[in-house]
Amino acid sequence: MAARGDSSYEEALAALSSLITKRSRADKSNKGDRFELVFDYLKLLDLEEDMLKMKVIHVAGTKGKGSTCAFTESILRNHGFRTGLFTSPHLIDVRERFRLDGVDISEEKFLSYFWWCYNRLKERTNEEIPMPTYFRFLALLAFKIFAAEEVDAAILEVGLGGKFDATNAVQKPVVCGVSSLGYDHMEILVSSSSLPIFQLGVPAFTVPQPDEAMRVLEEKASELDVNLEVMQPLTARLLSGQKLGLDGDHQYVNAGLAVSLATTWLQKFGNLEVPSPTQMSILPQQFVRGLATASLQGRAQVVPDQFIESRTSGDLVFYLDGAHSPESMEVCAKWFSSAVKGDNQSESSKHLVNGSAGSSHEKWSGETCQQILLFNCMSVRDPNLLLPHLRNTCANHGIHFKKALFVPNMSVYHKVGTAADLPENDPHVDLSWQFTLQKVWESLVKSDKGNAEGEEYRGKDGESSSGNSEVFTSLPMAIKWLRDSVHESSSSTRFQVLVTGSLHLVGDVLRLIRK
Ligand SMILES: Nc1ncnc2c1ncn2[C@@H]1O[C@H](COP(=O)(O)OP(=O)(O)OP(=O)(O)O)[C@@H](O)[C@H]1O
Ligand SMILES: [Mg+2]
Ligand SMILES: [Mg+2]
Repeated sequence: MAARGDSSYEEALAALSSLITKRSRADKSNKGDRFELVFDYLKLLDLEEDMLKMKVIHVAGTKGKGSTCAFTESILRNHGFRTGLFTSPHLIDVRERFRLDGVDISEEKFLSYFWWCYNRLKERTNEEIPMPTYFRFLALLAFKIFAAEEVDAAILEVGLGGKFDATNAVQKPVVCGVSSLGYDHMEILVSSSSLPIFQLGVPAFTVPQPDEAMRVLEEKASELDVNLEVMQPLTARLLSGQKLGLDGDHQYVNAGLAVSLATTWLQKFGNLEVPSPTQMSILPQQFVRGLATASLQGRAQVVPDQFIESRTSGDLVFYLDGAHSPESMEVCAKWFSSAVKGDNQSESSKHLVNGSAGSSHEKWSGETCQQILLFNCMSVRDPNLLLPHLRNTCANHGIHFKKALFVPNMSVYHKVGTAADLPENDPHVDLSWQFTLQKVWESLVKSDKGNAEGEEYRGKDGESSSGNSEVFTSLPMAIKWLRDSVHESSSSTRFQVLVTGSLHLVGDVLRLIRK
């Protein structure tokens, strides 16, 4: 490998960030956007041969790509194979996107591969072949890392999607997966950006899809002679009682897809007999272990505030999920509802002196737990879809938010930060979007009040609308408000905060609440 630049991690991130701003300039001439350039870059990086040898599992879709990849990686690793995993986006540190044997790449390795690629491209690019865009650079870096580290299997999540996604530089993956197709941020079902790039003769698996989506998939598959199979969600029985490493009912869908992807890979390269998933009554032990230990930050993650000074830990608990589409809002709401109920039940049993779980549970879940929503989403999303989905699904499961907090995101899209960076606080921040979100929320509260038979909201009529929601100028202010509220509340109140709407928001919250 080339000599390592004597640069700090921050310098590498600054160089990486420069590719983000480059992108908009390149867009104007459109030169930097041609897909064929990816092959030029591979040549410049001497990666052509390595790419042909790489044993890739390629995963596209609208929802559940990252989770499917994480399960697949974990299964193969638990069979003793060396793995490389490339996912997006990252929450806190860009190194999360590159895992080797299940662990984020070390800073040292990251730096050495980063500068190797970056400097080489800087030297060899020109007017005709400009520096790659940010997303392409990350994919190229993943190829370099996985080739140099000689992983047995490379599991790649499609990033931007569509034909022009840099991961399509892999021309002959071993197998291709299509996770749930849903509405993208333009609220289009089956947008070209979530479709997989089927490759001639490469087997593909998908999950049960809405009719329209399945029709498009089957059409695409038959055009390319691709054998497309639909995998049913895993069942608890197949897992022989173990829980999946990622929480939420929808993960059984992703795990089912992961089992078929891993099986196909293992049947080809594993030198072992692996039965087809449909023939198994219980999954082999390595599969179960892989599925039970898979992890991915910011998806159905529960983190108690680690900075709060309080009587008992667990007075302020964050439930984080980066859902940002209508369907994922719904699965997120279901997960949150059952997670808080489960947590309150197990907490209440801890507080029991002599049995009688029923009455104690009532006390905890009814009076002393408050659910609060902490929300932001990008302005391309439609809050009139997201917020009602979230609120109604929770309400149907008996969870009613006491208050909703709306905040701007802190991390900025044009700068790649580190865990050590606290995102910037902009005093001139424009909050008009957050007020729009608040208005949507308030109108939901109002229409509920109109419909409610009284019981639920009786006695609150005098409250000003701001009692149900609040806009904060920054995330730290919102977190401070939550901590203060815990201190001011009666000693047995637990605050359970659902953080959702944006993975960036989830990442920002994690930076502020974890030591
Ligand atoms: N099968 C599914 N069906 C519906 N929603 C899902 C499914 N799997 C995951 N989700 C939701 O989508 C969120 C993101 O999950 P994941 O990271 O696995 O998907 P992704 O396709 O990689 O998303 P992104 O577009 O953010 O890269 C989860 O937090 C969850 O709320
Ligand atoms: Mg997406
Ligand atoms: Mg993802």
